[in-house]
Amino acid sequence: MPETAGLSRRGEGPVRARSEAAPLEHAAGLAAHAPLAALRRLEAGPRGLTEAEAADRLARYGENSPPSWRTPSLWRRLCRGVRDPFTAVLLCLAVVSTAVGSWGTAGVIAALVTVSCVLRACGELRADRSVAGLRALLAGTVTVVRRPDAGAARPLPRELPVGDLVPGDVVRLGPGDLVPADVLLLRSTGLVVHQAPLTGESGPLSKHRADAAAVPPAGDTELFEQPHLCFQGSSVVAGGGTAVVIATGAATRLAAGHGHGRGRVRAAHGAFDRSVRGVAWTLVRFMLLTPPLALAADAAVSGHGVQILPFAVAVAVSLTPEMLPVVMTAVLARGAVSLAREHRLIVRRLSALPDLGAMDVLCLDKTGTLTQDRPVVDQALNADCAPDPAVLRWAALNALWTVQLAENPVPDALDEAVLRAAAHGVGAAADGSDAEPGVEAWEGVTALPFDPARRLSTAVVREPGRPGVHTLVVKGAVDTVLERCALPEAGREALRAAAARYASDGLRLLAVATAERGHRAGGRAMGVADERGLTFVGLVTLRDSLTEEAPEALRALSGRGVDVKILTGDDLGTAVRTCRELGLDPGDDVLTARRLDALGDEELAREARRVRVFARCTPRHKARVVSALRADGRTTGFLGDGVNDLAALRAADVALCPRDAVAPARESADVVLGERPFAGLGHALDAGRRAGVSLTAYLRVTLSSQLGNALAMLAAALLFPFVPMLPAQVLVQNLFFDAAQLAFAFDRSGPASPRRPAALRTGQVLRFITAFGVLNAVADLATFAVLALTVRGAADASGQALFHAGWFTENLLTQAMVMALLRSVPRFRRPAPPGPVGLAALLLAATGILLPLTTLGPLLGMVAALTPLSYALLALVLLLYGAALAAAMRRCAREGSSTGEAPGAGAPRSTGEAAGADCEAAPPVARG
Ligand SMILES: Nc1ncnc2c1ncn2[C@@H]1O[C@H](COP(=O)(O)OP(=O)(O)OP(=O)(O)O)[C@@H](O)[C@H]1O
Repeated sequence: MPETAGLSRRGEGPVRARSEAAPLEHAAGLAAHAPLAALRRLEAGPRGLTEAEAADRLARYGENSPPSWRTPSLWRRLCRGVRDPFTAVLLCLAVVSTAVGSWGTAGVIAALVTVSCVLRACGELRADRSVAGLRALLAGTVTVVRRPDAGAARPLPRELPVGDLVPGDVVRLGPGDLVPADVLLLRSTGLVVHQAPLTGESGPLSKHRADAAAVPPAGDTELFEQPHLCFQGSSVVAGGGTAVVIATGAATRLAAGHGHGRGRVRAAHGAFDRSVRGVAWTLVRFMLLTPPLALAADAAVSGHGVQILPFAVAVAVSLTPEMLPVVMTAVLARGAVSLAREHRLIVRRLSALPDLGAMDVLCLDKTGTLTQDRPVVDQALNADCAPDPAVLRWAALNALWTVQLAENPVPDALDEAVLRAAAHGVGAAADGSDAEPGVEAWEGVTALPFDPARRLSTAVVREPGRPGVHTLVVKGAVDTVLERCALPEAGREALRAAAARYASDGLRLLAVATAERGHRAGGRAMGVADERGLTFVGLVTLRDSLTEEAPEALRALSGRGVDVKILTGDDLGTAVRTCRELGLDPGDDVLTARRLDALGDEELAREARRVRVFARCTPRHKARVVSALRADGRTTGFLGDGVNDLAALRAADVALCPRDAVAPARESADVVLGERPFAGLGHALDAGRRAGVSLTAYLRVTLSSQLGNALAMLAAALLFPFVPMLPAQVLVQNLFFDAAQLAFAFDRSGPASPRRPAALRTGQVLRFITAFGVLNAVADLATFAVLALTVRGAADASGQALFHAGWFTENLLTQAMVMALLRSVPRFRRPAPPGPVGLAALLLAATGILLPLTTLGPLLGMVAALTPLSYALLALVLLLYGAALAAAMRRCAREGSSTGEAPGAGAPRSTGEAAGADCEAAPPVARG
């Protein structure tokens, strides 16, 4: 295990952590300390470590790699496989078999479990390896303050790979940063963080330094609530801070297993995972009930006694889709590997692929996703809408000081555009970090940095020669700024209307307002409460071009059954205009934050179905819309790149972001698209749909066939004076069927990418497998009838051996037929090429016919000496079953095409919404 870096006990300096749990005590201990005391205990200082000290600590404590970068060992993966519900049930059945002395059954079960766990772990390992190379592209950096040597007077802030951080390092945090380690704040300005990956809570939290010793926290919850501590995995939503690192690598709270957020919860509960689990648990219940029910029914009807138990256990085992995790992992890993190799896309959660395939609505944020986020100032207009350079100067004054007073001074795109325009004239494109000289002469006092939840930023400045007067310069979204201005209602309305006109031209808007305040008694800093009674100064309008590929890509998405919605913090008019420029109909209604707030969850779900554009959204509103769509039964994706998208990314079924998104967005995403996100999106959608259809086909084939067999065997056990198959025969034929199922994992011929979303829904799958399972059971019972005629009810050993051989053959033949036919349901009118599944079905059929004829037959208690008439009758049963199967599938395909659903795949979940996997016949998706 790598050494872990934790905090020292009192006066000892940093020490090696002895275990992963130890750092908790240390971090918790430090929570009680004010910054200086904490720095002393860390043998660090506010000016940072020297490079030599840092190198020494890196050697002692190891790399600060976040847990999401570490790949679990093969051993850990194997153990994880055992936690699968089917594996657990199999192990229970192995225990029962051992208890009744059925060693063969127990041995076969143990072999099945081992093979399944090993194959699954290998599949995961393969997918991880292919993504590992790309992970370096996502590796973030952090701003660290270090000194070249102890004598250096000035510390040098510099960018460092996150992995090189050590305890005692002083780091600077700014908006859009991922907190790189567990840190204690030394200073902060308007710092707001998102701790969802640790606590699961989606609300932002305000953090600031502790001025005095804090109360020691009693437990984890209190630790996370400490205002002066930030934890690895959290993200900075607004403001900034300077902090000292108190724990790195495996010593952080995240690594210690306290992440309850998205990574874990979503990994287990993606839409596809949920459906598979739903099916799995229904089967598990059925399997667990099989042995006791068989015993009870047998006692009531036939009276075989306890010797029926090994048979019942074998039937329960045969019901288990042991290879489900293996096939799932292999299919998903193959999709992820090809996306990584061919398109350099990173699938961070494997089961997100079928979720992507099922996605029927994609929400996108506007800025940076649909537009380039390279705004250029168009005009600066005063309250009379006349051009006025003074407006731009005030805006630049705000931008300059909110950036300069930030702990990590990085301007956002709008601030950059304003500063550039002020320095070089409106609309100029040259690099202009220097604002106009008049602006520079003002002195910054304090600043409230931009916060997407408040949608404004404030700088408090002092004019040269007026030391007693503080001027608040507020800049932000038009409605938010106007609400804070002292204006008659009519004046406010007139300004809103003027702003709406500019916005409807597709311009982005910043409103600017000011207020003069006297010097505060006691030096109390100005805050949010002072942003009232402002004087409106004017508007700055900006242009931002569309991303080149966006219109074409969105058209393609619509054509492929994905409804597109735009969720933006920007103004209503700007959003509608952008929507039109993208070639999408914005509809006749736009929901704004104000209207969203007035709607209850159910009303919002209804409105979200109808409306395409959602404007003036804060991060919370975006997340609410995504949740409402999900609650309405839609499989919802969200593509966003900024800190204002984090909550929505977490709320979505599938979270997508471009590679240049802020680090927390990349950390929250299930799929990280390439530099050209829209090109990547098409490929990811293809891969997702293919994976969804392959897995649905696999489930259909396996489960219906196994259920049918189990029902028939149980019925026959009750009807006949002898068991229809010996336990060993049941297990051997199950082994062959499982081996044949593995072909689905290698089925590269796979389906062509369906033209409609392909969702898997528990109810649909269960109905499908029940219907086809019963059909299969009827065919099996017909086989029994033929075989009973053949042996003429002879219950002697030779008659039974004949019966067993006949049924063994027939059973594998019907299973092979199911494999070949049911696999191609989605492309029913265009039969799929045979591929590995067709080949496996052929081999299975050949095994069924030949095995009883070989020496293995008698060894397993079978004698293949059926009369030609019996063979002819069995062939007839088989033919009739094939015809019935084909007719049932034809009917399914017809129903699928009339409802837009593929057999066994998802039904549309809301009126007019198609969500089927049938690529031929689904109707178009209703547009909002
Ligand atoms: N640095 C800033 N200072 C002041 N106001 C800003 C700043 N950045 C954005 N705004 C204002 O706040 C509004 C909301 O910004 P936010 O960043 O939440 O969304 P957005 O970038 O406009 O759109 P999207 O949600 O599509 O990314 C903007 O339309 C703008 O008016």
